[in-house]
Amino acid sequence: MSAPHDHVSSAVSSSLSLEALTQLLETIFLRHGTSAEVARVLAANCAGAERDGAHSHGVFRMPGYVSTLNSGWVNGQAVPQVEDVASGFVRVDAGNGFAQPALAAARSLLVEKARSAGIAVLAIRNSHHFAALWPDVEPFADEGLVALSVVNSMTCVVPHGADRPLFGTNPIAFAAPRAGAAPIVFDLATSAIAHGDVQIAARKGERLPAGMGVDSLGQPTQDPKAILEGGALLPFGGHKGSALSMMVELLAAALTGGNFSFEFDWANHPGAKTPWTGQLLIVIDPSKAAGQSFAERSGELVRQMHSVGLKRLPGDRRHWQRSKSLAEGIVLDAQTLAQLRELAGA
Ligand SMILES: NC(=O)C1=CN([C@@H]2O[C@H](COP(=O)(O)OP(=O)(O)OC[C@H]3O[C@@H](n4cnc5c(N)ncnc54)[C@H](OP(=O)(O)O)[C@@H]3O)[C@@H](O)[C@H]2O)C=CC1
Ligand SMILES: O=C(O)C1=NCCCC1
Repeated sequence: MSAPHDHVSSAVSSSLSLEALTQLLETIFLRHGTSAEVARVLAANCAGAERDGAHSHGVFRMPGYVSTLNSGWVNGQAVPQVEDVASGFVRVDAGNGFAQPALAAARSLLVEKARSAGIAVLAIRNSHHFAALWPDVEPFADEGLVALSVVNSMTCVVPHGADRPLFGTNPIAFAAPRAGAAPIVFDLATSAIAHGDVQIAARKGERLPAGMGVDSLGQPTQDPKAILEGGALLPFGGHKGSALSMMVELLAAALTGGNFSFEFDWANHPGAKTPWTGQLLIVIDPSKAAGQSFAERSGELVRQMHSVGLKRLPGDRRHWQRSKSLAEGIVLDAQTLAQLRELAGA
């Protein structure tokens, strides 16, 4: 396979190297008022999502980042305040900035605490998370640590048994090291479908599978526009997903000092799209556990899963797409690339 390259491969799509896409996104963030550090962290995050085929949280989100920054809703220049509060607890006030720079600022202290105490918690508040969650946990597993993260979002999910939306789409991401292979990583919204995927389906004029959401009258619908315009999403798995979503609200908001999904109001900031909430990370050093190496044990679990017929592990699709993107470049359609260049002022 040839090396990544930047060229227009056809009239309708272009192929960019990861570096070129990251640079383009960084230019956009800087042009719309973020600090250099915020631009660096968010561009790497968003380009990484696109590289891995996580389209609902890749470059699709750039117009939303820009309109949010332009609305004054979020502080693109925020400097996170890291507080060392206990042997296993770090708090960060993100200062109404994005959550990823807050995590980056606290990361080394969090790892140091997890390695000395065996477990450490990072509680980020006053923050905006507009991205996929796996980039926040996967790097810990690359370093041999187990990581779990939750973040709440904006009200658009009806709790199981209720009549109206209250919860966010509230994702949970988990990463664990595995001997001789990529870490085990999953990242899932606790709603039946991510809000971003509903927006993408609406844009493409596609119907959704049954059971994802309701219209403004609370009736089941497969029309994404009916969900977006006055309707709502449902939790995945009925009462079980609903309970997990409730847990995310408690851990990401009540435990961090952040807003619940229903507690903020961006109505006075036209163009604002990002939820102003909280995020919790739990990092565990598995070398402190008893018995055989954790990474060997996780490898054994996956071997056994394959032995009973499993073909696809969570993360396999992302890794397949990552390899392809790194070898062949990240493919963007002409309209998307033109839009990004316009946002960059290029
Ligand atoms: N910032 C925020 O507030 C929010 C962000 N999000 C983000 O939206 C993204 C999409 O979420 P969601 O739509 O729930 O994700 P998906 O349902 O697409 O995937 C969830 C997980 O299941 C895995 N998976 C999917 N299909 C299979 C399969 N057939 N067999 C085995 N594993 C499978 C995926 O792995 P793989 O990736 O390899 O396909 C992934 O780890 C997430 O990154 C999430 O963090 C969602 C809500 C709010
Ligand atoms: O796709 C989603 O659901 C969300 N993504 C970013 C933040 C708001 C919810």
